[in-house]
Amino acid sequence: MLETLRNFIVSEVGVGIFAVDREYNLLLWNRFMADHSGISAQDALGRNLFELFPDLPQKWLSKKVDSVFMLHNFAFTSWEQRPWLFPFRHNRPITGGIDFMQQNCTFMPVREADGEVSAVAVTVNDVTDVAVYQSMLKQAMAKLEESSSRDGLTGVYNRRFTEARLLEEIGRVERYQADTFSVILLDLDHFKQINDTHGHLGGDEVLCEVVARVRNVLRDTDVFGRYGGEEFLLMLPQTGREGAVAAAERIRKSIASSPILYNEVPINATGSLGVATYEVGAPKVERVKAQADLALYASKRAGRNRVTFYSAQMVDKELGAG
Ligand SMILES: Nc1nc2c(ncn2[C@@H]2O[C@H](COP(=O)(O)OP(=O)(O)OP(=O)(O)O)[C@@H](O)[C@H]2O)c(=O)[nH]1
Repeated sequence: MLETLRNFIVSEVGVGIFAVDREYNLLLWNRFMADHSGISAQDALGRNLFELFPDLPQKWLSKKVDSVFMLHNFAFTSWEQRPWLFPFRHNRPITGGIDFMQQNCTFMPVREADGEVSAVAVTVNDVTDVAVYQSMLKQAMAKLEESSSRDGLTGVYNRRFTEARLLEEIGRVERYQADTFSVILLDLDHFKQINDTHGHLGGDEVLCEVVARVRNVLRDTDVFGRYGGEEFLLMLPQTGREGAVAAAERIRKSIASSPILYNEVPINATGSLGVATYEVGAPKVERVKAQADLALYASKRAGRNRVTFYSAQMVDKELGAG
């Protein structure tokens, strides 16, 4: 009765179970293993495991099994270290790129009455669901992280992320004492008037279209963030004065190039820009942003829709005027 019960459990349990002797000849091969491998117990028993499955990772597997024979201890393997031992197909419809059944394995010493280990029994647990959920969770976390660094309306980076990138770049330049970078501040002109004339939704449409146009003229490595309502900050790595002014001119022109249509009504938008280049060893980290701010202010005062590069004289002039 006990023997029947034992055979029944080994056969019906939803887990793979097999056992090998010291020569890796199969002593046990349950129905789960037969169903998933396509090799019946009749064909498997007595055969050498590595001859039957030449693709098994022999070196790795024999190290595990040998240690169980030698130390009389249990051993475990997790799908996170090695996704599977046997390349069994699984039957889940959605797995996000997981092709084979993910497996956790337990290696158990089979002891004789005299305490000697005569065989090693291995269970193969299907943990594909766990692996699928974990991969879905990872993807969701990555998305969440990405969205928390983006501005909801325009999709460019938000202020927090832009500032963090700015500090990171300052750290990089200071560490290597090498190349520099530039900052462009862009502020749309008379935006209040655009809102007043075309409504808040019209203003939003202008912001989104401006972002699309600016994106078109940027390099992939440039960081583009929304700094405030209608103010944007661009950080251009490895770019000195000349390159940054040229980029700012391209941005200015792309905004003013043609009216933006909102409900088929043309809206003329322009932007003022201030540019500053970071100097290695600048006493204060926020200085480059403050310099770009002064240059932007100069652009506004000079009539808007223009680009100004920071100069030291501005400190007295613009602050005095403000
Ligand atoms: N539609 C829209 N308007 C916004 C948003 N954020 C800020 N604003 C508006 O932008 C306007 C900015 O106005 P001001 O700071 O006076 O500047 P301005 O009218 O652009 O004038 P200048 O900068 O001097 O050319 C305000 O009316 C804000 O309400 C937004 O997300 N959507």
